[in-house]
Amino acid sequence: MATDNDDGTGHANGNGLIANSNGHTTNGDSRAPTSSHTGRTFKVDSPNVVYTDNVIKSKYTYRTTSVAQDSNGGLVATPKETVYDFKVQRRVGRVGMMLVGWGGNNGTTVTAGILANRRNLVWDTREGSRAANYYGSVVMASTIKLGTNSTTGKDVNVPFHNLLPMVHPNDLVVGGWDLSGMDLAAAMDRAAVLEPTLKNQIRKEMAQMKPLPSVYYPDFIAANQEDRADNVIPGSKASMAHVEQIRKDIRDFKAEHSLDKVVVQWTASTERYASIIPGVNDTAENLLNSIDAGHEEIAPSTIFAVASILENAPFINGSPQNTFVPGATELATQHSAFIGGDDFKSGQTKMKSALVDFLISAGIKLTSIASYNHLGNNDGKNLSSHDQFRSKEISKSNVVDDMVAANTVLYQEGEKPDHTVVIKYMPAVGDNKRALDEYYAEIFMGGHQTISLFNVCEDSLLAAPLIIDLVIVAEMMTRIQWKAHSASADTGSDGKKDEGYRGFHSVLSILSYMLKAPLTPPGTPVINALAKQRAAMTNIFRACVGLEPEADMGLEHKLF
Ligand SMILES: NC(=O)c1ccc[n+]([C@@H]2O[C@H](COP(=O)([O-])OP(=O)(O)OC[C@H]3O[C@@H](n4cnc5c(N)ncnc54)[C@H](O)[C@@H]3O)[C@@H](O)[C@H]2O)c1
Ligand SMILES: O=P([O-])([O-])O[C@@H]1[C@@H](O)[C@H](O)[C@@H](O)[C@H](O)[C@@H]1O
Repeated sequence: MATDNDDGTGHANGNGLIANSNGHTTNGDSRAPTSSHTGRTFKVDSPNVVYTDNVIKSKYTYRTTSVAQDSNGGLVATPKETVYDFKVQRRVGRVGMMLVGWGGNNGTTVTAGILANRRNLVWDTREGSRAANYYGSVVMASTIKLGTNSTTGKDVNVPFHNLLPMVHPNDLVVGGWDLSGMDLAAAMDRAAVLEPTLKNQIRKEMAQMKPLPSVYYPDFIAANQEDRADNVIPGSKASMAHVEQIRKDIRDFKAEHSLDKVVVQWTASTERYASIIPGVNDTAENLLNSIDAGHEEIAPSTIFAVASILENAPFINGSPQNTFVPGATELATQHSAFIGGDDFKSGQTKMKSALVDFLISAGIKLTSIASYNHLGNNDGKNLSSHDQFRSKEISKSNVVDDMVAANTVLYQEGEKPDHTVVIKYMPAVGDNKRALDEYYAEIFMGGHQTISLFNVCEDSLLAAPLIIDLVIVAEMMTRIQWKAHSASADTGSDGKKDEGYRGFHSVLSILSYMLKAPLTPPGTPVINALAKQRAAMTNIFRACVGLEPEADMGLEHKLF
């Protein structure tokens, strides 16, 4: 059990837990949340929204346009309305975040960042003092337009985090696994991401965090990672033992700290793609049988996904490999468990998904994208191996497909810009990735436009806030249910015995904004345009409190 340090702050116990400032593990119904939510909050005044102590219930009319072809080949657009009932459980509870790859650059950085924010730390740097923040987190550091001021007509914006009752990252209990048994203070030093003046303030807590042993199948990551693997679960691959061990780890973590739920994220090394083989990993049953048989094409990340699904812990894949083989997706659906992925969208690709959207929707014909980057961290070292690079090349290359396909004026069927992705490992630059991009486009009357970008960023300081956003949104989704509106719907009840509500589809495509290669329910479209991804996330949350999507029409400023 976590106990107070001599400096009066909480610290991690042997399982790598972070205690809050009063020495207890994080908030729950028996203790007030340790973190206050910043900025303005709001309440919706509408006959379609009911707040009770336990739930927020809303009736929402979803308006779309159905398009069909008439007998002359013309298109006919018909407005459609579907009415839904949403129910949000207001109690956040005690939330754990378990990271696979916890001892890596991202894992140590996000853990240190949560500690520093919880203690409101300030530290000296060459450029002056710096204070803990959650910059780069769309949930914690961005706002949404709530509406317009009833008297001035000006936009009123509120923190994204206040849109619904979301967990505060300061209250997360963090733990996880790593092939490397190094404690998190030493691993933080190995990562070489954070300033010594910050590291020294959290070193004691970090030193008491030790990753749990993990699943190691050497064939799936670069051979150059072998020297890290000194913290491995024993036993052969041929059994469910590894799945059962990870399931036990999740249960133990949850029970030891009285958690209401745990979200598991893969921020471990990029794996090679697994072959999709009928009879092996194409169905849930075949996948479980193949794991039991120790089939060589079962990846450690899929072992973690299966274990999380069976423990009903949302599992998010922050790396590009195809963890979610069809059998894993089917298993998640069978168990109504949440999964999401793939590959954190931290810098070069995030920029690309915004820039490509801007260029193509501006009618500029992008004809070539060259994306190069080099970096010197362990991720770069692992990616210097071809099979692991190939996984990353795929996730970084598909990000433009939906935007190109949507513009049939510029592009013929199947026509795409040239697109190349290059990643090189240059140890000297460490985590400070250098990304060089060139966008080449055709413009009016045979002209050309060339956009060159040089983007230096610290990879892990961009990825860590995404890990936080993913856990906050995934946890939020465990407390949102929906059903088709029925006139007899009892919107006044306290939400304890409502019939007919169910969760969103197991594949959380709402997470797309944070991910390069968004996983979507089988057969549904993949949206990569960054603005659309953000709008989908914010507007779904708005609907949960009965608010219309933000249309930016501004008619109140045009029609008067
Ligand atoms: N900006 C970013 O940093 C960024 C962006 C997108 C995706 N990613 C992906 O996130 C992952 C982590 O990035 P990083 O910079 O922290 O890399 P890292 O190499 O520093 O950390 C990965 C950690 O995973 C551990 N590991 C490897 N296989 C494991 C297993 N089977 N079980 C448990 N631990 C295992 C390693 O020991 C290492 O400590 C990589 O796959 C990377 O491609 C990172
Ligand atoms: O998110 P992003 O900046 O496009 O992509 C990044 C790559 O450019 C980088 O080489 C890799 O190490 C990171 O894991 C990340 O995937």
